[in-house]
Amino acid sequence: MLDLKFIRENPDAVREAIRVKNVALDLDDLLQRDRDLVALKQRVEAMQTERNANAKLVPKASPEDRPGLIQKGKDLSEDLKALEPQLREQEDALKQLLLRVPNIPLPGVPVGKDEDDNVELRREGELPGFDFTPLDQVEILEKQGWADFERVARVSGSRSYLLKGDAALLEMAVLMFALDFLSQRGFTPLSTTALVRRETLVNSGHFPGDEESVYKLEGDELLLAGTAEVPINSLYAGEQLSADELPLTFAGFSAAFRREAGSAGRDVRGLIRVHEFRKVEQYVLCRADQEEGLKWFERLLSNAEGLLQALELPYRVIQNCTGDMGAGKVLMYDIETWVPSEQKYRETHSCSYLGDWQARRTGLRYRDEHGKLLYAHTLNNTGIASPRILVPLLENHQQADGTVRVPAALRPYLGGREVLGQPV
Ligand SMILES: Nc1ncnc2c1ncn2[C@@H]1O[C@H](COS(=O)(=O)NC(=O)[C@@H](N)CO)[C@@H](O)[C@H]1O
Repeated sequence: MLDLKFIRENPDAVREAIRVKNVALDLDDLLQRDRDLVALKQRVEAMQTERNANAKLVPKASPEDRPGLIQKGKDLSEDLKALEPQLREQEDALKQLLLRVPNIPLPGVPVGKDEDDNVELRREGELPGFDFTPLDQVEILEKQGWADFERVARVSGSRSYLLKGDAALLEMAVLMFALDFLSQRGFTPLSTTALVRRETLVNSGHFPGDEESVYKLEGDELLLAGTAEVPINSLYAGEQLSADELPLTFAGFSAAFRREAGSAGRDVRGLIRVHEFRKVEQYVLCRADQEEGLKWFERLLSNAEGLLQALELPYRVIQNCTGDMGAGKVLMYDIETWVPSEQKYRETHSCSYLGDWQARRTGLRYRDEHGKLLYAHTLNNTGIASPRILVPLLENHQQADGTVRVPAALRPYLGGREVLGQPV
């Protein structure tokens, strides 16, 4: 959400953001509703002033003037009361539109329509060469008896997964490693919810707009968040923090649920795109200072790169174009990790800087050193999302005998073992 004053004073910048982010929003309609609401508020204030001035005359009025003044006061109060529903309706309508106004991308963000217009920034890590025919993620899992897609589909439907034996331990190991890695870098580990109230999804910016991606629980006021970013972002909603409490940095573990409504036919096999998964999320709430925000953006990115390097996985960093960065971001990079069976890099991390756009809609404010109340800046990035990360992990580290080599960083989480599985 942008400051209404900013929108009024910079309509062209906002119109350009709407255009390059392909947001369905009529800014002229929003500005007209704003003007109408200002006029209505001025009318209400004038009537209140008149009613208050009139009320002051009553006690001093002569007996013959008093009834007329009292009646006038009653008429004014009734007229004011009659305007209240219209005032509320116009305020709500404008608020709903303001929630849809996109953030302004930073200068230099590539303008584009969708992910095809994203820009590769750099590649890290050598692609694996195999002196045997490598298996894909599902083949590896089934060969080792590490999954049971058929049975879990009977229990939980499509896009579900069940890991068995060492693969189950591998998922817990990689998530625990991520929590350790980030808490060693000063991020407070959290184990948090996925069950959230609707307003937390408005606060984070997922609503309005992403409704079809989110599971709603029939008859309950709760929904299932697709990322721990949602509950974490609302933990301090409405509070006034002090500057010396910032930055808040969290590494939040949670289950994550996504309907994947728009993904029909994509990644239907295996672990890449499932309805329920687990993620360790990086989240930062810092001062309203772009230099500091950009520093945190780099930190969140390098944390994720550090995790991938420790897992000995080749990856590339891409910059999202305006059409693929979502409404709230000013800057966004994805990290895509190499998947040998697809001979492609696949997205495993998404790093975003949102300025004060998310904090404004969440009511995240802090008092700066001069006592001024400011909306904070927020950022987030994936730490590790499983089971998707297991796809590159299993495929890149598979061995000719069907076993999987354990990267040194994970061995402490797997009883020191260097290899998982049995030669087959
Ligand atoms: N349906 C899914 N199945 C498995 N993993 C998923 C799914 N959707 C997203 N992920 C994983 O979660 C990561 C983050 O998802 S994201 O929507 O891109 N970004 C966020 O959720 C941000 N909060 C940063 O984590 C993705 O990069 C991917 O690794």
